[in-house]
Amino acid sequence: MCPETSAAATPQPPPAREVMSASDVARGLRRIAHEIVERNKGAQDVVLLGIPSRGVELAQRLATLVTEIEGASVPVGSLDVTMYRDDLRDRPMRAPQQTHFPPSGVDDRVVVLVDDVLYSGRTVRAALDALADYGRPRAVRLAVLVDRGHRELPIRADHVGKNLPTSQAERVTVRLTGHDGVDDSVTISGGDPR
Ligand SMILES: O=P(O)(O)OC[C@H]1O[C@H](OP(=O)(O)OP(=O)(O)O)[C@H](O)[C@@H]1O
Ligand SMILES: O=c1cc[nH]c(=O)[nH]1
Repeated sequence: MCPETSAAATPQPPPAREVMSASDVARGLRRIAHEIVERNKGAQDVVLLGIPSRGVELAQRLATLVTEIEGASVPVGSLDVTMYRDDLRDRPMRAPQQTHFPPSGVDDRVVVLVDDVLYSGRTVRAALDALADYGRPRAVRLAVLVDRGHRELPIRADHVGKNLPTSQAERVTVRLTGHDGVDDSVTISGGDPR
């Protein structure tokens, strides 16, 4: 059989489709920034901690937006969760990334963890364990650009850019200007072959 014929006969997964454009991402982040300010009646005591990798850029962008809204700067940092994961055995080995805390620390602060995608909840579970090793925040909240469902743990986000119904066979891909060097986007790929 020639290659063209056999490829045509094999069911192919649907092509990737964009579900958030750059302006959708910008709008989602702006809304989350306003929600953070409203929920805290300002930004005093708020610390934003991004989960690597793309959560770090999102936390920095949210900090800029909250600063614009409030007129006062918001501490921002990053929290690596690699060594706190409960699925290290099932994932390709990855080097730990940077944990960086702002000088304010996290004790008695309202820490907002920031990530790009919320899926099983295992990354956030690991982040809560990691955070407990550094201090005792007054409250911990969660902001995500995309909640794609399929939680395996009792974890929910306080601030969501977009709720995205997905099948578990699909993959959500977030691209960010700073991290990836391309326009912001969220796409879904995979799923049941056609
Ligand atoms: O809720 P979960 O099932 O834990 O999935 C969500 C996490 O998975 C992705 O990270 P990934 O480990 O793929 O690394 P990345 O941040 O470098 O993309 C994503 O960025 C979230 O951090
Ligand atoms: O970034 C992620 C994380 C989990 N699942 C996805 O589809 N994308």
